[in-house]
Amino acid sequence: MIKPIVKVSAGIIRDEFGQIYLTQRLEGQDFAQSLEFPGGKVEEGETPKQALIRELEEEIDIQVLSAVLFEEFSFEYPTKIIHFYFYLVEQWFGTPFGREGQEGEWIAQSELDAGQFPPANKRVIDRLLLEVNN
Ligand SMILES: Nc1nc2c([nH]c(=O)n2[C@@H]2O[C@H](COP(=O)(O)OP(=O)(O)OP(=O)(O)O)[C@@H](O)[C@H]2O)c(=O)[nH]1
Ligand SMILES: [Mg+2]
Repeated sequence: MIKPIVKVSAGIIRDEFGQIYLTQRLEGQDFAQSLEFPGGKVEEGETPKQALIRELEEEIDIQVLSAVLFEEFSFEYPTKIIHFYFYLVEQWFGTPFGREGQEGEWIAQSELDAGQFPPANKRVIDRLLLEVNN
């Protein structure tokens, strides 16, 4: 079987207290109820950064003012391969909230737990934990 390759951009939104804004995936989505970094699929004709800016506006109502690529990698799921672009976002305008009905919460970077996220996120969570525990 040839698996489709999907590009996904997501934001690690971190405030001045070292807390990160996470949302909970909705019922009906894959990995429902697990935590995620807000974001979504890169559309035709968009750059990954444009997709990030659009998704964060649509999903959590913020305007990204700066985004720095933190990790880019491919992860193979049973039915698809996702090529991820995770951006660190430390400057934005507005107050994030789950605009599509998702729960959202601020969590200290040191309290992140890879077990609460889809498996692809482990690499990013491990790096974020290493950053604060050293
Ligand atoms: N946003 C986001 N997606 C993730 C993360 N980790 C991870 O495996 N994914 C996967 O990336 C894929 C795309 O994300 P998505 O469902 O948010 O896409 P989207 O916002 O465009 O939604 P839509 O397809 O309902 O329009 C999903 O299969 C999701 O499970 C993450 O941290 N954030
Ligand atoms: Mg999404």
